[in-house]
Amino acid sequence: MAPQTLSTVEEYKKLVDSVEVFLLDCDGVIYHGPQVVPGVKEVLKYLRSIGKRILFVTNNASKSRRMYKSTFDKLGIEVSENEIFGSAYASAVYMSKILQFPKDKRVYVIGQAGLEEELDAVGIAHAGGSDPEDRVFIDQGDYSSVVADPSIGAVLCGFDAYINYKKYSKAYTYLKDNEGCHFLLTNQDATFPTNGTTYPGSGAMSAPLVFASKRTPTIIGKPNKIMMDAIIAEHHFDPAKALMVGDNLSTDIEFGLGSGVRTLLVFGGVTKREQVFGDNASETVPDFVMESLGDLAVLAKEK
Ligand SMILES: O=C(O)[C@H](O)[C@H](O)COP(=O)(O)O
Ligand SMILES: [Mg+2]
Repeated sequence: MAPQTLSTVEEYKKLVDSVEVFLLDCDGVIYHGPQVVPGVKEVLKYLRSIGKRILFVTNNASKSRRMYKSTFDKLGIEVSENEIFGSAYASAVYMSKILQFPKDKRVYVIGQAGLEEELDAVGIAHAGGSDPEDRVFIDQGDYSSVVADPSIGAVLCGFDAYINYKKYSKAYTYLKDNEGCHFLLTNQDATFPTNGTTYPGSGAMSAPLVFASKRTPTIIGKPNKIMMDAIIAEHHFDPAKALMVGDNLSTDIEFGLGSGVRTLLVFGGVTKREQVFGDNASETVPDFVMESLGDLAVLAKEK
């Protein structure tokens, strides 16, 4: 079954009128790295002007909601912190409310300051992360800094541009033969879209740990229902009246399809046209496709 391709003002208007809550992916939909997608600012302003609710739902765990708010502000995009729902925040909420992670334990973080900030906000103690002690080389002859630590009750892996062998060795040591140590991923995106191309994403960073530990991690971010359940629990809306807009079939579109939320795939990010149309099309089929979210800006002119 093929998705409906939206290309006319009438088709845009019919869809927008049927949606109350817009769940918007960020990387590849709102912006490509430092560049805001053309037309998107106008679309966001228009949707708000006609009373639509907007939530920004990103798997990128490198930033906290506060940091995202600052990024959006710098890009000239109006947003309030509680409209941002990133996988760093979702992971902190999951550890705090679902796992009820013990206060006398710490989580070993492979990730950056944004993830640590969200853990701090829910009172979860952490190790690793941005600690300079872990951003160093270790020689195969010297594992003296890699030892078992009973205070570590979980390993949480997210986007970490400082990823290295010492971090992998410490996380592996905590996970090895220790089912009591939770293994969590903020998300498992294979790639990250920016500058008109893609680069290794969080999933590419956690893969070596999954391979070495032979453990099956719990994944918090899109497409997993853990994240949608957390969003609905916080923002209270009917999934049938929401629309998930994303650039990635395997995260954004599967996220919506798995939760009864209709889906709109836009191009220019991770997923290419040939993955949706043609002989080798994916089995994951969005409800709608269009070139770019910015194309809805024409509705603002119709107003
Ligand atoms: O590598 C990652 O973490 C993700 O690919 C990336 O950040 C995706 O972000 P999103 O498209 O969900 O905003
Ligand atoms: Mg994306």
